[in-house]
Amino acid sequence: MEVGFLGLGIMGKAMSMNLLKNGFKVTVWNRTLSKCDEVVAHGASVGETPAEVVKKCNITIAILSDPAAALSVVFDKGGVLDQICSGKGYIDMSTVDPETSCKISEAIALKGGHFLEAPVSGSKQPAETGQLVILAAREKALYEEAVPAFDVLGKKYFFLGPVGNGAKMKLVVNMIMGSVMNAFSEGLTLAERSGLNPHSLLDVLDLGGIANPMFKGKGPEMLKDNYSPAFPLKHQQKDMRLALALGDQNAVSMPVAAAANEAFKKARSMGLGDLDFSAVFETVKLLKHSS
Ligand SMILES: NC(=O)C1=CN([C@@H]2O[C@H](COP(=O)(O)OP(=O)(O)OC[C@H]3O[C@@H](n4cnc5c(N)ncnc54)[C@H](OP(=O)(O)O)[C@@H]3O)[C@@H](O)[C@H]2O)C=CC1
Ligand SMILES: O=CCCC(=O)O
Repeated sequence: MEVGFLGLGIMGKAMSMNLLKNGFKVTVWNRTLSKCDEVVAHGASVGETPAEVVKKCNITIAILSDPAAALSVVFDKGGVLDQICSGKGYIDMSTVDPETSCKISEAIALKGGHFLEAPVSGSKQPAETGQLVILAAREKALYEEAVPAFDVLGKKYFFLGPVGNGAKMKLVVNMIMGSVMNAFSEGLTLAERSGLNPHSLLDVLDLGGIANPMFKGKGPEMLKDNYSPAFPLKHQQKDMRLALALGDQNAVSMPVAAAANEAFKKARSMGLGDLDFSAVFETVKLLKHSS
């Protein structure tokens, strides 16, 4: 099976490498061309524009930073819309708001093409090992056609119905994750400042009802001030912002998420946006130093 792949950031590079390793023919495009080098060394071809990739492949997958990037790759000159047509499918796995997904879906339908939104849960390592959770919505036929690729990329995939439902599910999940990361950062700081060993806190948490892979994986690294990016903080803040907008639209009061969003904004203002989202821990530690 031949697939196109647009966007070779942390996720896109890992996912396209995984497809190559599993026998797929892959044609890639990335705004910054040099980021294609490693996947090309593993057998990928390169398209000069998103349109060129779509022209060559019946299914094209994209995973791009945010709504502006997702729209630009579809609507700009040389974009997906220039070549999408009947018989061709476009699968956007970026985390965006439902409105962005709807705009892309409508434009592709007007050209006779097929669209699936399919954001993913799971980060760099699950992307490398094909353990993502895929949250798809819109066209069931394209979802079924994409199953061989989803089998490689994910450990589980869901079809959630009408366009927008994939984006909504992803934003709800990441809103919870961002809020939990802030509570975790406060807990680690409180443990340390009140005279406990924060490593002991990690051991205790891991044995109880709120044990989870995020505490287990990120906790020891946070205690070493290691924020090597798996999920960049700027993207987590984007997801909090988009989830809060979804809350506005549905009149859902979310004071915990709003406070978490402020902490991620603060972290961005401290220049931490390109680090892992666990670097929000630094905003709590900053308060410690200023007291
Ligand atoms: N990292 C993670 O753990 C996860 C991320 N996600 C989501 O997946 C998406 C990608 O994340 P990730 O790979 O981490 O992000 P990165 O920041 O590593 O990569 C972003 C990608 O988007 C491209 N891009 C940015 N702006 C534009 C633009 N205007 N036009 C064209 N391309 C553009 C970048 O190109 P260039 O190289 O030229 O900058 C790059 O390929 C985001 O929506 C994120 O929220 C979802 C699950 C997990
Ligand atoms: O959107 C990013 C999700 C990161 C994760 O699930 O660990």
